[in-house]
Amino acid sequence: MKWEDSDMGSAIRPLVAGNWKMNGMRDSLAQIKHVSESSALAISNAEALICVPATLLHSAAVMTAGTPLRIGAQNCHHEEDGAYTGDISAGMIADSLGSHAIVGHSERRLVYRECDASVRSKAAAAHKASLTAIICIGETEEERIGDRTLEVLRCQLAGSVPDGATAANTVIAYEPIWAIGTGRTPSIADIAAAHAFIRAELSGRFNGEGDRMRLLYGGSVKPSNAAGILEIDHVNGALVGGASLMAADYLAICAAC
Ligand SMILES: O=C[C@H](O)COP(=O)(O)O
Repeated sequence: MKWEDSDMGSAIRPLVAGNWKMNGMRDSLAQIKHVSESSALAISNAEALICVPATLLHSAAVMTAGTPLRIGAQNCHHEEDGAYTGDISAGMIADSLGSHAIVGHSERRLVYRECDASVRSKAAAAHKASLTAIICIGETEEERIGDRTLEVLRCQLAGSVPDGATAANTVIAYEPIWAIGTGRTPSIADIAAAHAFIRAELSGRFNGEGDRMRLLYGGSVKPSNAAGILEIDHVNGALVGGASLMAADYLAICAAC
């Protein structure tokens, strides 16, 4: 089955979102071009997205216009404009032809002390600018060991997802923090339990929209484990860090959908 972009139907079209983090110079645009023109992408059932550094956003979006690859940003400010040195607004991302903005990534939560309220206002700003917000949640290793994973996820969902969230404008990415960049992943059963819990929370709050919201798994996804993760119930794609930096690996993960 091949999905059209607009087809959310009964099945949820998977999304493979690459997050380049603070990696990529102008010469990396050649890699974006290669991915966007790949026949592997053309026949994949996944919607493909790469969230590049802000410096590459417009060039990458122009270069990939009309291809199956979408280009997104990794953060946005909650205000539309103002005296916020170094920040970019959701409107600026849309103006640069970006389609998505990641908000609340654990690196922003931990390094820049972003709280749920801040993430929620960033997601609302993304929605206002007609972007899709990819809202990240996930527990630390300490919280997991303390059997607090579901409690943490419940709090982050309640605090970070704005009331205007719909299946079209919001994606939730579950990323256990201890699995990011470590090569370690939760068991299939643990991913399944977390995603089933997230789905139930979203369905309880947003009804049908929550039933259809995409839930991505993130944390050490690579070609060798992608197929097993992507077939878990309520896993509707992946948020991929390190492996998205290599075109062949990213395309292999898309092909696993
Ligand atoms: O945004 C992506 C995640 O932080 C996962 O990164 P990773 O695939 O390098 O573990």
